[in-house]
Amino acid sequence: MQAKKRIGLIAHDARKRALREFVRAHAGKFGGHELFATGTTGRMIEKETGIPVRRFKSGPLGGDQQMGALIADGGLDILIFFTDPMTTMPHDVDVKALVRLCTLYNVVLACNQASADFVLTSAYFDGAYERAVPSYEDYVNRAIS
Ligand SMILES: O=C(CO)COP(=O)(O)O
Repeated sequence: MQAKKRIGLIAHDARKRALREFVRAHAGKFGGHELFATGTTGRMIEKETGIPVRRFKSGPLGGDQQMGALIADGGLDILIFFTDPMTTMPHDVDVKALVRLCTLYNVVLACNQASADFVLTSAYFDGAYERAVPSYEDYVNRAIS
């Protein structure tokens, strides 16, 4: 049985069309899960799928940090973040911080379409595999052992 997942969706402007097409192609798979997104991306996803999305502020206005706070609180399982590798962002530090928190909390992170395809067709997405969530002590103990 498929467990309900908490999924974050974000795309930089140059990658929004790619995310919209990805979500359109997999709309059936997102239903029944809990969706979170930064402001502009969230509006686009809701319009595309009709699935309700919990929307944070727009990325450059703090939305990436709000998504990061959700991760730090243990509230996200998967982040699909179509990043733009060709443009300098005013909120680059926020983007980096968000990716860092995904790494730290072992959140499944897909930054492009191929990875996102893998995630949606994975045993994890289907509920047959559980993601380990490391604690701070895990990192501290690893550092000193
Ligand atoms: O800038 C973003 C992520 O870094 C995305 O923000 P929007 O979804 O508001 O466009």
